[in-house]
Amino acid sequence: NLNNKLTLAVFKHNAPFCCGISQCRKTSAYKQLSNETNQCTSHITPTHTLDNISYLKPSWFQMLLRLVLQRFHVYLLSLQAVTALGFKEPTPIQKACVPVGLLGRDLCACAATGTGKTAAFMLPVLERLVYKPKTSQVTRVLVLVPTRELGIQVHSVARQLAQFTSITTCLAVGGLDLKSQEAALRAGPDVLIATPGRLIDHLHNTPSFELSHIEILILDEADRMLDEYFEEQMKEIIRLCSYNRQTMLFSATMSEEVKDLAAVSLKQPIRIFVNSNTDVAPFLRQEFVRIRPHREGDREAVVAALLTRTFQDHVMLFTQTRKQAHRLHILLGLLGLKVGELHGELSQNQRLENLRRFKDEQIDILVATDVAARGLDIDGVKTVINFTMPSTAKHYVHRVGRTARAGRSGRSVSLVGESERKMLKEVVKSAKNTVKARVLPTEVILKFRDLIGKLEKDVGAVMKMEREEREMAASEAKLSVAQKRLEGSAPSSDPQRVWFQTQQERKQSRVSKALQEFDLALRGKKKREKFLKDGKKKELTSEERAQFEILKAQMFAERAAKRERRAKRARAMPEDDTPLKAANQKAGSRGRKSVFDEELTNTSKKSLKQYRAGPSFADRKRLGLDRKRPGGSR
Ligand SMILES: Nc1ncnc2c1ncn2[C@@H]1O[C@H](COP(=O)(O)OP(=O)(O)OP(=O)(O)O)[C@@H](O)[C@H]1O
Repeated sequence: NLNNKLTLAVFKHNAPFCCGISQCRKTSAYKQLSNETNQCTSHITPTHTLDNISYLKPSWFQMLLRLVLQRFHVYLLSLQAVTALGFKEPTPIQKACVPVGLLGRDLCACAATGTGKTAAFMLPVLERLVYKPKTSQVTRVLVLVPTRELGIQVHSVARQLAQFTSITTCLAVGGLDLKSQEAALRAGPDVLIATPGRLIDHLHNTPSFELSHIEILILDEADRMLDEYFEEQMKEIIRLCSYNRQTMLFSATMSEEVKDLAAVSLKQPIRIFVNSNTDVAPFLRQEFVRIRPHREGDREAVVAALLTRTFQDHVMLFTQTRKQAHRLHILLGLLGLKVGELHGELSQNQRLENLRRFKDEQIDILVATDVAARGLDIDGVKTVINFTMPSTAKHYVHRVGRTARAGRSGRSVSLVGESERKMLKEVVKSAKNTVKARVLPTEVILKFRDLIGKLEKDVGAVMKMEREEREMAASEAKLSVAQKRLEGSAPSSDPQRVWFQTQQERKQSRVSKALQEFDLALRGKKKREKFLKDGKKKELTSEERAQFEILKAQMFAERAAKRERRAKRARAMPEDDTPLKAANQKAGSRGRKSVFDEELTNTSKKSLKQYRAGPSFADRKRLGLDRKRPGGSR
């Protein structure tokens, strides 16, 4: 009963064998299909996309359809879900990744923000699970994500895509109830979506839960998952995963760590780079507002002006620190705007509630730290504002990627001071469209500066009230525990949870990282003393607050740069450039390779001759030696 459009979609999303249809020269697609081998594993490359299917003659089409329905009827389940989600055409990353994922190949994929990477890994995963039902109650797919909110979102997408199948999913992220997660994990869900910390907690504390049956491991936001923040935890997780797994890495930005991992631990991975590392979403309009020297204190006024006059709803405002996010939340609220906040200082319930209110359009502005910068797919975000430039170009790409998603347009406005011009230059350099400057009239900024000055007292009062409330809640909690103990109704104390590092090691690694960061950013004793003194001051000026934001970003950037400079690990195989890049490389640019690389990797006849025993032809000529080898026949 399928109409033509629908059947076409079956192939577009699901046919793993289409790679052989028009481009495979070794065996014709007809042979493959009639032999029912139907998977052209030896020829699949990123360029064999599902586009080919559009050019099929009707007879081919009919035959393929029959085969799909006979042997791959399960595909219809995904198709139903995809149709229910309103996806008409697969996005380029989905076209490229679905067939490769279906074949069980390792994958390293990079595509701009908001281009549908979640479905690109979920669709093949679900298909494979349905096609090969499990024999025992074990978890077979693990998706790792860096933030709790992203975990919840990926889990929801997975559930939607699996809605017509019997595949079970489970979410194990921090901040949510441990006990119910333990119960769900014991049931052996097919797909587990987790954040690293909570996953390790379960691995060590939930009896009978293990990763030895994991068939597919997916790292969403792979570069973040493999950066130093998660380094130890990822090592532990990968150690506990089954060796014979398929691994897929996805992100809008890739890093050396990802490339290292791809080179060393993936098995013949296919690299699919739909976009380059620093590409922003295609329909994003990028703007910046210049903050003049010694005018850093105007940032709040500029933001207030932008939000009250120009960008009034569906706005995400990013700050570097939780403190600044919270302050702006209070300030903008006092200015009469409908605003919410999202950062690590809040409880998980508060985080989720604020996110829900923003999604449901109950609030117009969400002030957030980088915890909301990656992966979050919030429908209809029109504008992203950066209070200060983020620490690295990658952070910028992810932050501005919260708008202009799924083919829609959007705008980003970044406030750029003197010390952030370098970052702006980087953004301009990699931008495909012009980055525009936005100018605000001075009188408007002055007006808002005055207004904020007048509100300063109220901001202080709100903060004081919050502090008191927190203290009261904490003492009430203590009191109630003590009371329960006295009555004998309180549980004696929860059994100690085990972690793969001791408490001491964990604390030490955190402290040493923080100190290193601090040292890097504050070279020089004087600067350090001033910083410490300022930090202790309760009342900072707006200028000092802005400087602190920038300093925080610089601390991170310097640390990232230091890591980049660190000697790289030996790789299992030389890392090629992407095929396209390699093909485009001009002969001249090869000269940039070090002599060492050149000698080791050049396998041309000429270069091999050079290393044969005896002097080269050129040397022989120079030394006036006979061309014939001694003992050679005349
Ligand atoms: N084939 C499709 N057709 C239409 N919309 C799609 C399609 N695939 C995904 N989408 C929609 O595009 C949006 C972005 O998808 P998704 O969150 O997977 O992007 P992403 O590439 O993972 O982004 P990020 O890099 O920010 O994590 C979602 O709202 C999703 O529903």
